[in-house]
Amino acid sequence: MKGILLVNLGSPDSPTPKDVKKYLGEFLMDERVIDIPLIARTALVKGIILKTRPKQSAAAYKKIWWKEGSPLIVISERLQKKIQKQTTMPVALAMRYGSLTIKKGLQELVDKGVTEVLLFPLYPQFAMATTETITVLAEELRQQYFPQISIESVPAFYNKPDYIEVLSNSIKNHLKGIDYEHLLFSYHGVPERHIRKSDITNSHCKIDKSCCVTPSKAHEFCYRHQCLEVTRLVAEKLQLKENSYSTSFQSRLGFDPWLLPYTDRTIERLGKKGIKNMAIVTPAFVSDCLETLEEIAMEGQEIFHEMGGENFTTIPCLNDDQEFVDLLSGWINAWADKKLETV
Ligand SMILES: C=CC1=C(C)c2cc3[nH]c(cc4nc(cc5[nH]c(cc1n2)c(C)c5CCC(=O)O)C(CCC(=O)O)=C4C)c(C)c3C=C
Ligand SMILES: [Fe+2]
Ligand SMILES: [Fe+2]
Repeated sequence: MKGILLVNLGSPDSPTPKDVKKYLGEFLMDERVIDIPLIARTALVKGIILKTRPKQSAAAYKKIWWKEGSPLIVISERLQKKIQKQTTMPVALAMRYGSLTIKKGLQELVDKGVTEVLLFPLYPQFAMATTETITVLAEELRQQYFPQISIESVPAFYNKPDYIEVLSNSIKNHLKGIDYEHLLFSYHGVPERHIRKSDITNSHCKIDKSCCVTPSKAHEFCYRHQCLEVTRLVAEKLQLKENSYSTSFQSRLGFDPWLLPYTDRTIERLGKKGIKNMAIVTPAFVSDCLETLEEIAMEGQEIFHEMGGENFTTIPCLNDDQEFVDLLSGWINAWADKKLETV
C-alpha cells in the first residue's frame, strides 16, 4: 500500500527558553544546517549560541504563539487533514526537528500497512538545510528501522507552472485593492558556503550577477537560483513592472557571509528611498511561522515605519489555502498513478 509523509521544519513544544533550547540544540547541531566540523559545531552551538539565543527566541515565539500551539505546526496539521480528505492513501505529518519526528511519521504509516512512501518535504526550493537533511534522515531511518518499505521523494517544486500559478493567484488576491509601490520577495537566507557545497558541477555557482541566470545542471540544487526563478516566474505571471519588485534574503545567523541582499537592509533602503507603501511575500515558507509572523510582519514593519514608510502589507504563506491543498493533493494522487516525477 502507498502512503504519504509530509515533512516541515518543526517548532519547539512551547515558547519557553527550556523547550526552545532543546529544539534549537537539535536544529543547529544538524551538520547540514551548521555545516562545520563536529567539534567546532559543538563549541559554537552549545558553548555560544545556546547560552543566549533560547531566551531571545522564546520571547519572539511568545509573540506569535497561538492557543492551539506553534503556528507552523498548527497550519501544517490543517494542511495534512485537508489533503487527507482528497486522497484515499494515508497521509501522515512529521517535522525534521522537535517532537513530531520523521521516525514517528514513518511508524504511523507502517502501522497502517504502508510499504511505499512518498516523502514530501514542504519546501518549494531545494536547500541542504531543508530538503536534503529530510531525505538523508528518512533514508537512514528506513535502513535502520523500516527496511521493508521503499521511499521516493518529491523534489523541489519551485518552477512547476501549477505551483507558480497558485502562488501568483495568492499574491494577486491578497493585494487586491492595495496600492503598493514595491513588492519584496523575501526568502530565508543560507550561508553562501551552502550554495557552493550543493553545486554538483563544483564550479558553476559564483554567487554573482550571472551564475544563477546562466543555464546549468547546478541549478537543480542551487537554492539561490531557485529563489530568483520563483521571483522571475511570478513577476512574469503577474506582469509586474521592472523595478517594482525585488528579491532579498532574511534570517541570517552568525558572522559568515549569507546570501545578499538582506531583507532588513532592503526594507530600510526602500523606506529611506521614499517608498510609502510596500508589500512583502515569503515564498521559501509554505506555512506561516516565526520567520514570517515575527521577523517580517512585526520587525520588518517596524523598520519600514522607522524609515518613514506608511503601509506595510504582508502576504500570508500558502498555508492551508484550498488552491494549495488541491495542488498538493493533485501531485500526490498523480504519484499513485505513476505520473509524478520523484527522486
Ligand atoms: C545556520 C542556521 C540556519 C539555516 C542554514 C537555516 C535555513 C533555513 N531555515 C528555513 C526555515 C525556517 N527556519 C526557521 C527558524 C530558524 N532558522 C534558524 C537557523 C537557520 N535556518 C534558526 C536559529 C531558527 C529559529 C528561530 C530563531 O532563533 O531565530 C523557521 C521557523 C520555525 C518556527 O518554529 O516557526 C523556518 C520555517 C529554511 C527554509 C532554510 C533554508 C532555505
Ligand atoms: Fe531557518
Ligand atoms: Fe547561481
